[in-house]
Amino acid sequence: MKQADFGFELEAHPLETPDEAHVIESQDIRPPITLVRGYLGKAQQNALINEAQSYPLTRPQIQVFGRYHAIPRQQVWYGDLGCDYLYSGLFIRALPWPKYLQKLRDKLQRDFELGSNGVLVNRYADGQDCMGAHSDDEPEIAHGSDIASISLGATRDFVIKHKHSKQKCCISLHSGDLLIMHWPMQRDWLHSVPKRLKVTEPRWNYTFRQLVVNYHG
Ligand SMILES: O=C(O)CCC(=O)C(=O)O
Ligand SMILES: [Fe+2]
Repeated sequence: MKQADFGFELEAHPLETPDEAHVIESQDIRPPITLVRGYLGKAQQNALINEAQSYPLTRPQIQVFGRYHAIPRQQVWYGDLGCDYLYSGLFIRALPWPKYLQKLRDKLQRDFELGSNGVLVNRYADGQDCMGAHSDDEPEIAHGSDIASISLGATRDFVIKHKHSKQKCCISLHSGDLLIMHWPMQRDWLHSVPKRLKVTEPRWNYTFRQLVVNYHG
C-alpha cells in the first residue's frame, strides 16, 4: 500500500525556535498503520462471532525463562497447507479455514490487496486476559509483508511503542474495526493488549498473516 494511504504519515515537527544553532532535529515518528473503523457491519460481525463459538481454542503453555506458563488468552491457528507456525517455542500445525474466516480473508484481498495464508485467532475472555508487548517478527513471516488485524466483541486498548525512541500511542479497537500493520511496523515497533480490569465481555482478534510456505518442511 502507498505511504499516502496510511492512517498516519511521517511528518516533520515545525521548528520551535528560530535559533537554528540550537535546534535538535526532531521528528515525530508515527507507526505505519491504517485504521478502518467499522470495516465489518453488524451482520458480518455476528456471523464471525457465531462461527468462533465452535473454534477449537486452546490455552497453550509457553516457556518463559525456563518455566512454563499458560498464556493469558486462548488461541487457534488456521492456514493453508504448509503454513504451520512456530510461535513462542510452540509448533502449531495449520487447521483448514472455516467458512467465514475464509470469506474475511478474501474480502481483505479484494479491498486492500492484502494477501494472507494464515490467521491467528485470539480470544480474550475478559479484561484479565491480555497480550504482552511483542513484534510479529518470526522468521516464517514473509519479509516485508503487512499484517491485518480484525477485532470483534469488547473494546480493548491496543498499545504501540517504538523500540528505540519509546514513543507510545494507544488506540481503542472496537468491534468491526480493521487495523493494518504495514511493514516496517514489526521491525521498529512493539504492540500489546494490556489488562483492563473493567472489561467484562469477551473479545476476539484475528491477525491475517503471510507466511513463507513450507518454511518448516
Ligand atoms: O489482540 C490484538 O489486538 C493483537 C493480537 C496480536 O498482536 C497478535 O496476535 O500477535
Ligand atoms: Fe501481534
